Amino acid sequence: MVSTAKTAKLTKKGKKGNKEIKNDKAENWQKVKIKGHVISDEFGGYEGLIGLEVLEDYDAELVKSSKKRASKRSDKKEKVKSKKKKVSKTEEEEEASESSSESESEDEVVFTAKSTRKARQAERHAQKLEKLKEKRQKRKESRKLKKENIEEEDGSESDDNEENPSGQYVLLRPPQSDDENEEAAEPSSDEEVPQLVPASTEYEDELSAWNGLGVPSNILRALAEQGFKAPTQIQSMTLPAAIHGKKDILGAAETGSGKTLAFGIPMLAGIMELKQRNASSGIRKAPKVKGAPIAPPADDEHELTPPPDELDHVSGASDEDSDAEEREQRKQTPLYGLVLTPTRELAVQVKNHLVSAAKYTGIKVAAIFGGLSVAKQERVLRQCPEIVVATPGRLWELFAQGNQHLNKLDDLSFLVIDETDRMVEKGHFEELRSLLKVLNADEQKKQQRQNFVFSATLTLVHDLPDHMQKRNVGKRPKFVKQTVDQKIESLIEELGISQPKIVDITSTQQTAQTLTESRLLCPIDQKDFYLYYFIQRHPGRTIVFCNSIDCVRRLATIFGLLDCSPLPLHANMIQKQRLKNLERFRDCPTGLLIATDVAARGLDIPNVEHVIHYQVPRTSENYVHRSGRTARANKHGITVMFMEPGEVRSYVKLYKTLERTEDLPLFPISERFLAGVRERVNLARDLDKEELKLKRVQSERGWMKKHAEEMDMIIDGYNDESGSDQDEDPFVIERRRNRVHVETVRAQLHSLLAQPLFPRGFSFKYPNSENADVTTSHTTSAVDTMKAAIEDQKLAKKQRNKRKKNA
Ligand SMILES: Nc1ncnc2c1ncn2[C@@H]1O[C@H](COP(=O)(O)OP(=O)(O)OP(=O)(O)O)[C@@H](O)[C@H]1O
Repeated sequence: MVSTAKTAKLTKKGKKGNKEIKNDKAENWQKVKIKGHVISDEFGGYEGLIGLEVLEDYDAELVKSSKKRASKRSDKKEKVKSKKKKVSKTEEEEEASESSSESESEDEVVFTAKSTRKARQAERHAQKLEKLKEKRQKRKESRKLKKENIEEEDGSESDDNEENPSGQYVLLRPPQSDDENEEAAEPSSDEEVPQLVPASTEYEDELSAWNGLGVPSNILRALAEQGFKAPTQIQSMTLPAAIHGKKDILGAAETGSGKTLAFGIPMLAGIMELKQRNASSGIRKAPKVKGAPIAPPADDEHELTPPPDELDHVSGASDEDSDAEEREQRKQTPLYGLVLTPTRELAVQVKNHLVSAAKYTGIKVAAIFGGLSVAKQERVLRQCPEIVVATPGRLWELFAQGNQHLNKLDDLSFLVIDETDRMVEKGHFEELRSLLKVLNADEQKKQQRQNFVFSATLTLVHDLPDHMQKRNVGKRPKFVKQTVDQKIESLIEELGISQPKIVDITSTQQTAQTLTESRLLCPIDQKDFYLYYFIQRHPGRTIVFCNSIDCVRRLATIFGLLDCSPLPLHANMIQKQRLKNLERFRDCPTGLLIATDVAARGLDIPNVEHVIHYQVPRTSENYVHRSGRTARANKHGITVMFMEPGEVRSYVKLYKTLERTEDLPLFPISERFLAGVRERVNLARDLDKEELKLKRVQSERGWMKKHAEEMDMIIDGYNDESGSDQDEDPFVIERRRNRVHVETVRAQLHSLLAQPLFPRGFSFKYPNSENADVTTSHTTSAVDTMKAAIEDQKLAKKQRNKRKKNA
């Protein structure tokens, strides 16, 4: 076997430890428990081969037995012995083998807890590889030349294993000289991950729309699984420049248009390429991506990198070795990509999106954000993810603490700043500036990094919002509205990016084409009525945006009492609860999320039908992003902006910034049913007030009682609740009265809520309609109702104009 003649060293990282394996001897393959033949290393080093063999020829017994490993230890020893006989080992080799099996026994104890999971992972992998094998057969012809080499080198061993005929895999790495192999003796664990060419043709036809964009087939496969048959416009306009051209990208496209993958795919493709290059060159640091573009690999030349942890338990190294080696390898494992997001929820979402796209690449992605334990996130970073998605605050904190993996930040190959316009806003994200200083400290490194800057409102310029203008008096320099070009120029300068490809496909109206926009005029104290009316009349997943945390809290209480199961989301909540509420909202088709602008940007919750601006947003960007939580990915959705007279000024400003020429149409409400709505909401408000009063009295009493006890005093009504002689005490009487009142109101509300608000066959006339017969709605869809109302309005306008003409 030609492959065994070479003397490359191989480092294989595993749960049992990392062990350097000199794979010029047949017994080394036994140590890693492979049962098949060893295929040619003509196109690569052994570090590639071992992974292939381990995955492909995984001893099925090993997989199964890992669950019951402890009880089958003796069987395995027998197996090892019989193998030893077969290959006629020298005494020295036998010793090595025994010590290997001893260390394995010890390791078995250590890894029993993880064995079940490992076994499942390995089984899944084995199944996947079986499928791949079948597909690969179809492509045999095209790889004939390579296969012949492999077969020649594998010789007689290939006959031993009919299940795994040789030549089914082609290693991607170019041929190496022995010297090169020596150089690459200790590649980092990630670089040595096996690299297969997936021979899948399954998705090729249905994914033809992606052709020519340079998307590696491993990524395409994951996209196909998610049903992404064609790129979105922003993706098709940015991918070639980013993947083939290695250009920095400055992208602006409407909300929900797929910007995450517009930067995610090039980053993953670039990392795959770098890992591939690293593996063949033995370079362990992230080489730079810019400069002379590298021709994209041919479609069938993409690696399929299995997650390294699935290979863990095949290594035969001792734990001591592994610890030291692992530490060393961690130092060497590059941090290739960093994605910065303005909110924690968005960091989690982007991470999940990237993980799905990276499913067949073996690239690890982690999210780092505030609100969760630092220790836990340090543990995550110890795994050396190749991509970190983070909020600037926590990232800076960990970096400043000297985190080993984050210390590689200055060597970054890809930087993404999502929702960039928000991230660079003055007064926000000081940490981002600090991070940029680190990232851009070295001019050469800065030039070589590929940058992605994305937002739906990147090219939107506006005046200073009202609330800021009040603060903008005195010594501060006067705020000057930028032009679009100035805004882009300042972004480029601020972020240190060079000659980016600018792709701006935002429409003049800034919001999604599939979005229906509307407004609702009402007095401030009636907003709750209209909100309740809307939720009841148009059930569906709804997000209500407020300008303050207090407002979110108040609405959450009232709508909780009205049995609407609201889910609050704001910055003063504990992070776990924030994520939990978001999860619940995702799971409930009629969910009601009441949030501040913390949920305005980027969140991709499927099938949000309605967005309500309970208050007019403070900036036009906020309006665009809030509204963008619905009507995503070509789906339809509606926004309703609630306006009280005091908010008209802000509305006009917003409307001017968004260059609208027509007023937003009014959302139709049937006043007929508002009386019932009012009754319920007023009862809920009453109940809220009474409950608050009761709580206040109770906490006041608790405070008094505590102090009375401390001072050894007896105060009427505060020391003993149960005593009959206290009954006449005014405090007790008031408390009792409050309780009774609360219970009465609660019962009243309960009985009202049990009745339907809208009778069956409900219909109504649009309030502004000139034609009484035109608008009757039988549907509960808010979008349809609004569209009918718009048509009605147009018709009414026509009729008015006609009457004027005739007059
Ligand atoms: N090529 C595609 N085909 C179909 N759906 C896609 C495609 N690319 C992305 N999507 C889906 O479109 C939705 C919106 O994508 P994404 O969250 O990236 O939008 P966005 O432009 O970043 O929005 P926002 O500006 O609100 O952050 C997601 O559910 C995503 O999975």
